[in-house]
Amino acid sequence: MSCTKEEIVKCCASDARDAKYALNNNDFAKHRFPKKQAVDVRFENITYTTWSWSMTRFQKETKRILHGVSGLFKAGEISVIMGPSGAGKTTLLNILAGFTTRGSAGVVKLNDTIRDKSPRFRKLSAYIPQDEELRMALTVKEAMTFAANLKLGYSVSNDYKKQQVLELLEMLGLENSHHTLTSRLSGGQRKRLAVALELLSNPPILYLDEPTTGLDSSSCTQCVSLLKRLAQEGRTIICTIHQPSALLFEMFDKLYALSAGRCIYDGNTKDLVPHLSSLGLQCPPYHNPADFMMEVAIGEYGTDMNVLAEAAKVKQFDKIGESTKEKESMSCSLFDEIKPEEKAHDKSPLPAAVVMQFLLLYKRNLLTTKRGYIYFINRLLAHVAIGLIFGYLYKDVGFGANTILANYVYLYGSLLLIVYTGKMSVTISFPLEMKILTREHFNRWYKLTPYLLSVILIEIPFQVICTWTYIAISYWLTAQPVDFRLYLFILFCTLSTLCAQSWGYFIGATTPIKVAVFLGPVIACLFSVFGFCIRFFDTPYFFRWLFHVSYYRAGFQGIVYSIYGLNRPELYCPEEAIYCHYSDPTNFLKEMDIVDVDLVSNISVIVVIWCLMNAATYLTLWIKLNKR
Ligand SMILES: Nc1ncnc2c1ncn2[C@@H]1O[C@H](COP(=O)(O)OP(=O)(O)OP(=O)(O)O)[C@@H](O)[C@H]1O
Repeated sequence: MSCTKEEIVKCCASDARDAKYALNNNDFAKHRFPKKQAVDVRFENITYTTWSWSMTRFQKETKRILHGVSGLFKAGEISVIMGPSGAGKTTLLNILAGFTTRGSAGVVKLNDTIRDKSPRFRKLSAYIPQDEELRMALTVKEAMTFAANLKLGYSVSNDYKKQQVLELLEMLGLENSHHTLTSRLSGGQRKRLAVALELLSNPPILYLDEPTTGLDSSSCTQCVSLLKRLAQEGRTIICTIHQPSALLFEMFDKLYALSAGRCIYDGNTKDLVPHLSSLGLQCPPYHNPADFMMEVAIGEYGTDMNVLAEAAKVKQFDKIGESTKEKESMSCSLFDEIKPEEKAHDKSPLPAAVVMQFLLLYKRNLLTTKRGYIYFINRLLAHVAIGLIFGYLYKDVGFGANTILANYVYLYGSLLLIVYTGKMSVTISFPLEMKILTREHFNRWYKLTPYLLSVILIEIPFQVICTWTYIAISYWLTAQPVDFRLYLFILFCTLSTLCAQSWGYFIGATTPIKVAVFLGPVIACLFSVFGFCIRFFDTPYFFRWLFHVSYYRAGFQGIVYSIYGLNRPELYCPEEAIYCHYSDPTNFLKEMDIVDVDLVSNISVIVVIWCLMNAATYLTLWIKLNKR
């Protein structure tokens, strides 16, 4: 389905300014996506119920949000879901998009094929949430290029992808913003970029939640003009809008109005006023029909919503006859009977392979980290500063028998520091990323495994550099032995900080940000107690299991044993000291109950916990992304 430039301008530009925009933006007419099948979205008897636990009544309470709504959104049209705040617009859109599944019932059909959870249906649509989050540290062109490589993969040439990116940016009026950071784009430009990113895979259906919210009237008109043009190419565009201006309202083909979870109008926008008039609701002259509908929906005219809902049902019922006739002549069902000529055109590019997804995501993270290098420098400087402070506080305590307790505290403090920094530097990364991850994953940019690997692996070198910098400064200042013990010290510190990182990811993935930032330190503190100045047999029975699962204990005992065990020769006892009880460091290790430490099993404990925590993080994210 295509239209001439004049038709587009006539359809889209309702005032001179938009006509100019549309005319100037003649690249739209130039740009042609590979033809995709037209997909109608039909939904029947959709309900949505939420439940919560009432603490006062001490029972489960359910709340019905959508009361069995039905309708049809056709390909080639731009349809809008409207209604007062809380009417259920976003809920309905989310259910249609497949974004919400839990709590909903009813049937959604795409060209009469019942949609299930199969990925083949996900390919057919893209969902753009209201507060679409973008990667702020990337420029517009970088964001588009990464998305193109992820979504179009390597089954198409780089030239084709480059051309798609350039043409889309031109089409969406972002041709002058190629090198602008996303964080510096205006609200309208961000919305257009969000649409451009999803258009790369050329989905036949676009769901947009309040695409005009937060935009000025000019940007609103541009945004809806764009959507209208996309619809005219044969796509199904479904969006929710709060309260459009009369100008904007005219641009929509179809209105689906909701009030308190029930449909009160389903039809062409131009038929709204006559329909309401037939029910005795006269829209005042020069009044915006959209405003009038909203006033009716919130009960300003005292109308019984049951009457409106019944009238809407009758209207829908009348249309069933028409649509049945249409259905008979309709092109085909979704997957089985695609016309051969459409099939020939429908060479949908395959997304990047999992390994390529990982490499692309890693590269993207690297670029983002490079742009935020100040954060890394601060982190490094903090380790340098604390290394110097600890180093001077515990200067030269490493080789004396009379300073062994001070050194013990230095070793404890050092491990605590790198466990904290390892954990806290990543604890909030998932809470901050969750919205963007959800959108990109839902729109099939990539799989969870390459994403998680790219996040974990990007952080490891940074934390390792910080840890080693701290060790280089403080180990030298505190005069620890410089032999194989140094390597063991580095090994245990590095493994412990990475294990703490995996805990940080897990806490961030499972708990809200406010909880995560205090739970992280609390858990680190709790585990650090086991093994430090407390012996296993002095611990109450019911806490003893914590000794076994504490990676901190495994790391700390590993460090202390590496420094003072493994046949360390007698420690230096200064002349002024009358007696040095710990000249033989084994005495100290016995008192601390750090004897017969099996370093390999300690390393194994840390590595196993690292693996388990990363697996738990994966599982948590998987549940969050797939069980909505
Ligand atoms: N998971 C949930 N738990 C409890 N209530 C919910 C849940 N999801 C939605 N609701 C409730 O359902 C109603 C409809 O929400 P929805 O977000 O769909 O409204 P809306 O029409 O999009 O409103 P707005 O225009 O203000 O965004 C609201 O009262 C909301 O509080």
